[in-house]
Amino acid sequence: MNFHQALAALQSHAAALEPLRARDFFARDPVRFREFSVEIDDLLFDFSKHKITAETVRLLIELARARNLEARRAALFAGEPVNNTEGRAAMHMALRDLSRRPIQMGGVDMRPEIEREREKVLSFAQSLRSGAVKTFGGERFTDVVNIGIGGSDLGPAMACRALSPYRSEGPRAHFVANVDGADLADTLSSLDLSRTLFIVSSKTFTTQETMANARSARARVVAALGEAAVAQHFAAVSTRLDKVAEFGIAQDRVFGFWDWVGGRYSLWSSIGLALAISVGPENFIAFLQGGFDVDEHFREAPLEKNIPALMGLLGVLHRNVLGRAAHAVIPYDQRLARFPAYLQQLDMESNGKSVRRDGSKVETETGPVIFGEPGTNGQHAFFQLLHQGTSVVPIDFLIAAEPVESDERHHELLFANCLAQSEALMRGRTLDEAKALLTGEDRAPEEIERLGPHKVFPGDRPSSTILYRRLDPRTLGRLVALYEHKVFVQSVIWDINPFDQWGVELGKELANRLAPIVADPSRATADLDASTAGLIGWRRATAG
Ligand SMILES: O=P(O)(O)OC[C@H]1O[C@H](O)[C@H](O)[C@@H](O)[C@@H]1O
Repeated sequence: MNFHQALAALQSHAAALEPLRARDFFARDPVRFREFSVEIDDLLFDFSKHKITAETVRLLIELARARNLEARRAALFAGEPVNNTEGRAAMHMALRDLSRRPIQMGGVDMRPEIEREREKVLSFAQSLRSGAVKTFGGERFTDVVNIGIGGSDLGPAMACRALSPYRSEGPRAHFVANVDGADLADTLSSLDLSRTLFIVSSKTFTTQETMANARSARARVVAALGEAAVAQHFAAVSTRLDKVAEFGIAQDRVFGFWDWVGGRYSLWSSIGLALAISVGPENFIAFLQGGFDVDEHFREAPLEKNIPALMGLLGVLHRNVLGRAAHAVIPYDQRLARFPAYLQQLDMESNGKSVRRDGSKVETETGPVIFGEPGTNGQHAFFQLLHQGTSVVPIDFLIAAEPVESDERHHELLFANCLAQSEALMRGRTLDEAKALLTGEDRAPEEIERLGPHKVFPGDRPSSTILYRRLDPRTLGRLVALYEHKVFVQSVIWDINPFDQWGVELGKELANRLAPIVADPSRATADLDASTAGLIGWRRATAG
């Protein structure tokens, strides 16, 4: 069966399911939860609340086979140049491969080099935590500020927050990303520069925002502590060691990685330095272990029991068969507050594409809009649309079975809320049920008629639940890797390259062209379009 036949088969299958109600599937099938859930150790993926049958899963797997998912997965893990537009492998998995197997890339075993660099990161992190690495004034560092953006910010920022209870004696980690000077200013306002280490994180070491923030931070350190303090108060993470040297950061404070690690996949590399400093080497290794566990699962589990494959394929069902343009990720876990933002880059920068790997136009819709906020907060904000809006938004709910620290029973309320939402979305409420409810409240007949339609919930709103024992380092590693592979699976179905990001280039080019015009009021704007010229003109007339 080719791709189009497989897609057509899914379409007619979905049309046949259309009139049925998800709630009836549960009523009819007492083992539905068991049939549509998969575990990896103490992590469970429940996808029973999608309106699917065993036949849906079978057809989705046929679609995956029509795109050679298994062979493409093997090529990914074999270090082949799957990033075909840049001629590179995408081997972030090598960074968390804690086996003893050689890691072949272009005929070379990369394991020794990877382990050497990791050792360097972890030993620096440990020395900073223990106080062996000292400030210019000979004291302990109390704070680290990671200066980076995109993949050089979101991963460590998300992870440091997620694992904050594991920080113990480590310095506090802060993150500055935006070129808006307010970001650096607000972050530094509460810090003592004489006790602060800056980590300049940039794969390319050319990113405008990061370089501007790094220069400003350097100037502040020089003003406060003198030029001689720079060596002690700066470290860098990059693949471009030549450019780091130009910036003047001491060699033993520079941590490298490789061009086969994409920015949004780089948390496992030296880019994780702020995380390693924050939670310590042992927890950092546990985080890698979680990612490695998922790699083994993704490589070995049959597709119908393979969590990232199922996550990806369910997304394809919603996007390509049922026309759903958005996807929400709602962690009922406050410490995962930055996880949706992290996933926005991972998913939308990877799969927000319109051409296939060979440059021809895509045949189907590609990546959905990803958004999310922690529950329960979201319930009191945008969940109205999820329950009763005209667009159906598939959702991933994430929740721990137990809190990290004892919390006077808050977690039970949190858990109940999470399950209540997915149940309400799936079950819905019919007009008859709404009217019966109003009757039970002793409402007048005309009020029952008037309010009834407002209290109807269509139901059949699909969600998956990822339930894990607790948000520890290994679990965080598993969560990140699950989504990485989910994104990969979808890219295979859509036949796009998820490892490049040409779509961010044009804006960068234009910003570089506009910057001197913005900075110099005497520069002509006549060559610009009328809107851009008008906005610059208005600023020139208005700004002080
Ligand atoms: O790490 P850097 O080279 O500074 O790049 C930071 C970020 O900027 C780019 O524009 C890319 O879109 C991102 O994928 C990348 O993570």
